[in-house]
Amino acid sequence: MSTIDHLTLRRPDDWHLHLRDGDMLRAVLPWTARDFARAIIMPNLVPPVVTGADAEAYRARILAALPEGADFTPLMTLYLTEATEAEDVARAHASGLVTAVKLYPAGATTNSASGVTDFARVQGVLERMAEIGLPLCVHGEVTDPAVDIFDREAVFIDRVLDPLRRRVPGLKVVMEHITTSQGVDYVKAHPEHLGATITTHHLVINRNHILAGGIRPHYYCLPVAKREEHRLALRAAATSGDARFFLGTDSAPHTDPAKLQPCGCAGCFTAPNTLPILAHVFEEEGALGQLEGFASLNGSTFYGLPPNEARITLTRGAPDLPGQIETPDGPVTVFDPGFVPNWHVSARSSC
Ligand SMILES: NC(=O)N[C@@H](CC(=O)O)C(=O)O
Ligand SMILES: [Zn+2]
Ligand SMILES: [Zn+2]
Repeated sequence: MSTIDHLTLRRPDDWHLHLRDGDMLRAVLPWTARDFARAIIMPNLVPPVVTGADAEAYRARILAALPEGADFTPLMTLYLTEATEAEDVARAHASGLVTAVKLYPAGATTNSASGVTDFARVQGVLERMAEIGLPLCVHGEVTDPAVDIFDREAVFIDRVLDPLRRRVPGLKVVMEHITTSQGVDYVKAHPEHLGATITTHHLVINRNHILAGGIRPHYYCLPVAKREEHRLALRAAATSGDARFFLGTDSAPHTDPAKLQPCGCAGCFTAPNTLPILAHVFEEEGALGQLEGFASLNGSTFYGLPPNEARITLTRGAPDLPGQIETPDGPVTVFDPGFVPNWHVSARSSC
């Protein structure tokens, strides 16, 4: 069988990214900006990015932190709270400032305390979003402490997501960072106005990676990685060519001191090595030909944006990437896939 050694794709986009703020923003942004043309920027800062004015100020801070000559567009989101005003959301959308609104069930994940508890209170905003065609990105886990953490995504689909989509039928929804076969199946069964992002790390790890043979905080993220059968379902979906599945890295940097402690933060930092890992995974699945769709085309189609004209080339051979990056607050460990990727990014062209 002949193998190929070079792969040129349209420049990818990241449809779910945490850039943080301040020193951390300055440390992590260059890693995304070198490989990705655009990214959906998560609004879970402290305090969160709630209003159009907040998003405008955050976008300015991101643009100011970009390295000289970078070609990167942040696509801003608003953090949905029970006090969010439909009018403010509509204005932010009409001006082109905001690409999506983010729903965090209150307490579901990192910095989600201001999220939604009573979904009836956001009905008006969701109806307005459906009218104007503004997508809702959803962190899909229930927060009911009685529900096992490994079941929280599947239960969310039945208890919250499906009823919500029925109450607001025209609303475009992105199920963010799906981790289960139930998530995959729900997308496949509901072709209308529904897509899902899949992270790099959930294509690589299952729950054994976190817990077997010692506890490994760098593999702890939310939603938590599930059984192997779910990882395989995610790999099948990502490499299937089905355009409703697209890349959202959920690259979520935390310093090592914040992760390696008795109550460590959730999140994997995958921005630097996502593309080498994805090429490796897609090749393992015999699906290198689907990588461009997953990483560079399907997301922009879902969001109704044009694909990127610039190209990126991957070449066979291990990448030369750091295991950690330094920030003034401490080092941030780059996600270790447990293998040396067979591919590295060898060229980045502007057209
Ligand atoms: N994925 C994570 O484990 N963490 C994210 C939050 C999120 O995306 O849920 C973070 O902000 O750190
Ligand atoms: Zn999330
Ligand atoms: Zn996230």
